[in-house]
Amino acid sequence: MSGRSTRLIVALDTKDTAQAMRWRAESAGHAGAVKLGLEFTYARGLEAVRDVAGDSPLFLDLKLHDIPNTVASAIGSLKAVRPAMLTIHAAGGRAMIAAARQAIDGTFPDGARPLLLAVTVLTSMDTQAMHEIGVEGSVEAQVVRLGQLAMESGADGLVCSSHEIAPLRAALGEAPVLVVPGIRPAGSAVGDQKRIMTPAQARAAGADWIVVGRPITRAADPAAAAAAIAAELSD
Ligand SMILES: O=C(O)c1cc(=O)[nH]c(=O)n1[C@@H]1O[C@H](COP(=O)(O)O)[C@@H](O)[C@H]1O
Repeated sequence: MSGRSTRLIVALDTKDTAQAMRWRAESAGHAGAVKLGLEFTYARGLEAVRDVAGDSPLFLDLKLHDIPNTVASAIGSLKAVRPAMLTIHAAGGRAMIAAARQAIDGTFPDGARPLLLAVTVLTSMDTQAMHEIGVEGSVEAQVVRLGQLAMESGADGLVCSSHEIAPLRAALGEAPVLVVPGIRPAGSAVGDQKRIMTPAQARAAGADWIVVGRPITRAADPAAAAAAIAAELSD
């Protein structure tokens, strides 16, 4: 047990505003933040993102990955959305990550700056998938390499799987905020995720936040599913 507290982010992955609002309401007492990502944002736009988030802290998961100037300019358009967390891909490299950080500092007032989170290796990838894109070695080594680069370049935290929390802490200490998707309560459908753990395992490994989508949103009773996961985090 790490001694850190682990909180729940619910991923509201849908194109439907009313559905997203229902899931937000159903999980409200159990989640510390809501995540809206590519699916909802492309379908409904940033104004709807703000409406759905309401007064919940917003994890805006746009996974920006482009040349530094384009990423910085895109972040400049997010002021009105007031995210609490924002994602980029660490694989965009040092200059892109630094440009993202500079754009955040220039866009948001002090005290209202979103945490800049760098996605390391997607939790849907295993060793073979990583080798297929030309990255040799272990997933763990690649996550630590990207994590180090991102933290040196101005990120506040990292998105990784539960399996890489211990090596990231060994390499980078307690400073990075570690946000962990690929969470599957015992017995739930795995789907496209590859590097998974249960909520309790992620908590024991030392995650600051876990990100959970379908195990809550596709459950017969999303409120009960969110409550069960929150209970697993506080046992
Ligand atoms: O950045 C993310 O949030 C993310 C990174 C990653 O490596 N893996 C990953 O699954 N995610 C997101 O986390 C959520 C996981 O959803 P479920 O697999 O339905 O629980 C999705 O919204 C993904 O976009």
